[in-house]
Amino acid sequence: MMNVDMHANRDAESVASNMMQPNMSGMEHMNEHTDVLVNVDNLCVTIDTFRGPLQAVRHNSLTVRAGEILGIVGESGCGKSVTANALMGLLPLRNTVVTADTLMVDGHDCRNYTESDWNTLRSSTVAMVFQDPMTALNPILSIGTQLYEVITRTPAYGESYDKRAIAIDLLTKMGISSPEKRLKQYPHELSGGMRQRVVIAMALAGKPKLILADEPTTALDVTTEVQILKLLQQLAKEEGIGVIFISHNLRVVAQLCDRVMVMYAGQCVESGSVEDIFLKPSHPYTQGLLRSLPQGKARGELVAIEGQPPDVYVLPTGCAFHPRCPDAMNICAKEEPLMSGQVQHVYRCWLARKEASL
Ligand SMILES: Nc1ncnc2c1ncn2[C@@H]1O[C@H](COP(=O)(O)OP(=O)(O)OP(=O)(O)O)[C@@H](O)[C@H]1O
Repeated sequence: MMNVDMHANRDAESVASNMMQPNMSGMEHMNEHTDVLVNVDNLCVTIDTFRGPLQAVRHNSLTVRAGEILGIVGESGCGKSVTANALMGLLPLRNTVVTADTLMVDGHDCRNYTESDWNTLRSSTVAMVFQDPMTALNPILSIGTQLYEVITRTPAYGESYDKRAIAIDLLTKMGISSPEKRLKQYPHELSGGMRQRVVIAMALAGKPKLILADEPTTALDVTTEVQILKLLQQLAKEEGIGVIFISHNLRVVAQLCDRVMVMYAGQCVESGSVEDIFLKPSHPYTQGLLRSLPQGKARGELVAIEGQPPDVYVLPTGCAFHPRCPDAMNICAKEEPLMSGQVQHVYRCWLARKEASL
């Protein structure tokens, strides 16, 4: 794992050597597994709330390939979870409208999917790991019973299989000691880190192609967090599983992810490889996020982004970030910018056009 020492792009050169290590390994495994698992274009999610319609996600596009870890970052309420949940069919259909020009998951066109279609897709393709492992585990069933349940309903194991051997193998793979003993234990008998490993083992028991990990290490101590992150990285690299990793923690994202999507007020404002985002951030919001991180050795001044994220019900005109943007120009308050940049590194900012015309 690398030591992340990041400030905005001005310090890019000095941190480059620290940043490159994991990203290069990521690129290697991306070449081995190049199947696109998720392909989403122009995703919009509107939630009908008591205050009226809320545009939780606005015109987002993303792809996730097999073996790739995509990080989604941004301040609280910017739409990270709603974006990911829309790809898994986890949003309540009764008060949510999801539209997209493309919504492909594992080769299936999921636009107009019913609850039952989503259930089928989730059970065969997708697994979820959330912040609190207790929400995924049944407190009154032993670990073994819960693992066997997933194994039994996974068709990929075929007709005859030894569910106990598979469960022990999964727990061992997750670095859980004495797996035979763990099978008989209940969730409350395990530590938080151990429970999260069991949740990941259960996720893997369903042989998923894609894992959605929403703040999976937030509740864990730093040492356990590092172990769980290594585990996720290993699963992506060795098993070719695609991972969508949602986090507030930019350091963790820098260490773990191959590509990063930065969200603000329901929109992707910048997306690129982890090197692009951390070494060459182009959107003033991404630059602000990086400047607000404590520096390692240099211990420079921390600069918080001024102001608060906007009220999602009353978004500012033009670029939603313009009231907080140190580089805002007249046009930023008037018109919403489109995405600019190279295919692999894009950002939504009027500065791009200004730079292009210089
Ligand atoms: N079921 C819901 N009903 C009403 N509003 C919702 C619902 N789910 C999400 N929202 C709203 O949609 C917006 C995006 O929420 P989302 O959970 O995706 O944010 P987030 O970036 O994941 O935040 P956090 O980092 O705090 O988890 C927020 O304004 C949130 O309040």
